[in-house]
Amino acid sequence: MLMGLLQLVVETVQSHLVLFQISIVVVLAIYYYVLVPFILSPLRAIPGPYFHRVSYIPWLNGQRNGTWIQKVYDLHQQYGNILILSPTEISVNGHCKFITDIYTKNFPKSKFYENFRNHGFKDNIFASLENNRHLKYKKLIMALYKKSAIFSPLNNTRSILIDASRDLVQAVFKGSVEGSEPDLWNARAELNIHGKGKVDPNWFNKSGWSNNLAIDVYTLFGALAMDVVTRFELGKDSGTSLLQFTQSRKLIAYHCQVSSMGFWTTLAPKFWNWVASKEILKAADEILKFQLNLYKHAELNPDSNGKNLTTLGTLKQNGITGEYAYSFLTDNIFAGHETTATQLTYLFYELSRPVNFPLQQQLRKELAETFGRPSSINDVIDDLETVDSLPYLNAVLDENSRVHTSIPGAEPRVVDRNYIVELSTGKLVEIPIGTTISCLPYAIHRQENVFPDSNRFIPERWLAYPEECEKDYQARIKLQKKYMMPFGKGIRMCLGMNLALIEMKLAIANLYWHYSTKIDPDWCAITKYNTNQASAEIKIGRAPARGGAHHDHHHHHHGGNVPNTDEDKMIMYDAYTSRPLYDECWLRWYRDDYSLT
Ligand code: HEM
Repeated sequence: MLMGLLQLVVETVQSHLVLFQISIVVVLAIYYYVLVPFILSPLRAIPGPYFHRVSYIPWLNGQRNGTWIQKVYDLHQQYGNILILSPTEISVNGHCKFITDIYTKNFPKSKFYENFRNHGFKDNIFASLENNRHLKYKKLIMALYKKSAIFSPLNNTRSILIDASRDLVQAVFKGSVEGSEPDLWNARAELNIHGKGKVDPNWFNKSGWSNNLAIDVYTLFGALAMDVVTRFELGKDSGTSLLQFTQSRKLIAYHCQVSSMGFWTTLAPKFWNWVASKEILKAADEILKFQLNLYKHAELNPDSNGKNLTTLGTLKQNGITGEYAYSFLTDNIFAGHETTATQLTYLFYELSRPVNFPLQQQLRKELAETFGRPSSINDVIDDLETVDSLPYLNAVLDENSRVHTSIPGAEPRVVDRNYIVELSTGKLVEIPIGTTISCLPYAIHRQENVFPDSNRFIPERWLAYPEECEKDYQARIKLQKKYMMPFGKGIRMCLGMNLALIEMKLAIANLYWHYSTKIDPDWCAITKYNTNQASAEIKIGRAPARGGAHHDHHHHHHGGNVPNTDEDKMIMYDAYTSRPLYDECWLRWYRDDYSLT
């Protein structure tokens, strides 16, 4: 009987094979494209576009082509605080309680971070996913990065920072003010496929100046950050001296090349080697050689950081040695130099825009009033405590980290406990364990009811308004800080924050104490505004399409339609870690204020 039935089924299927196959496809299609998204998925009530529910393609593609942050930001405006990104991922923004829930209460990191492992996929503090493993790592090294340790007169970090500031002032003097060592190598853009030198090899100093030449500050600040972080991690004499030896800044250009692979590194590592160009493979190889040389030198010349050990010393003392230690160091070098360079580049760029000259003057005034005038080019500001607490400098820094945050992209975590969100309709939805969830710093920093005119660079929003009483001011700042996550939030927040902050403040203080800055008119057309400052915002994304030119970030060719204003050039690249879209920013430096008129 049963056999008979089975036989009947087999015969029927055989005689209607095509029909049968079609039915299977239709049933599966109905299941995946109708039943799951509308009835079965626990995320079915989360607002968002249909395709996000049924496919990972919009999510992957948006990140690959550098449009995802803007897209997610726009979709939040349309759909509200809670948004579906992919069949297993949601994005939450619009209220600071999400930062508390996800980051302060420590949902574990998603697999995205696993690919930040180094040296044969060895784990490190940034890449570790599980909370308990991470905590173990953090306990080993966190004391080295505390503000009290960074500022301690018993450690070498102070002198590392002051030496680097001196080198920075000198590098600008020689490269720009005096013009004795022009930044020709960067001008040729040998290693920067997006650089102006690629299309126009003779662009540099077309106006024929002999002083106040342009310098690519993105590389300059990359060099500063590399010198500081390597000396901090390995010991004073085992770090780099890129600021002193301009030709060695090639290393920064190699890092930029590899950075352009961010999408493949984090989301599609299996394809990395296949996608990477010959140049990028060479860059990765050069970086690895550089790192191993650096670590070898440090191993042969063990050093302390004064009262504390170095990071390398501390790791070794705790049994994390060889490649296991190098994975931590490489991660910190990576985490610490590009982010810092991006912050400083945008800060100096913003203050160099004609529309912001008054802000630059205000900052220079604060510095002159606090420290007097430099007696010579060798004079440096070395009072860390005073620099740390300058009100206007801090306002500029905070505003820059809000608008031009180095990590504007989602910081994905995984729901590991009962978590309920409330939609704008009032409906409560339980998010299943295992769902990926994140805030988008780019959006949090643009919360319009907390930061009015949120796209604009307005340092004054961090100071008391003329009519504002102290109590209102304090309350407002407290709220604004709740909506800031330039260094992340919670226990996975940036380990190097205190180092990065004082390093940036010293660089800003010393440079604007000595110099004023302007955008180089040979590099781009400089946008000027009269009264309509509202249009002075810098976008995130890809280069604006001009006349049908092809502008995929990774492959675009600079044809006749090259974007040419400073605002085009300084678009923030839309990715987890941002940077200037063309990997360069050319500023001219002056020892007086006359340029700012
Ligand atoms: C302006 C400079 C910097 C910015 C804006 C920055 C930003 C960040 C952010 C946003 C995170 C959290 C990322 C996430 O959760 O997805 C982070 C984590 C981290 N950063 Fe930074 N960073 C900077 C400089 C540095 C420096 C100088 C170092 C090292 C010396 C460093 C080391 C780390 C490490 C180790 C983590 C992971 C911490 C953990 O998982 O416990 N960063 N940083």
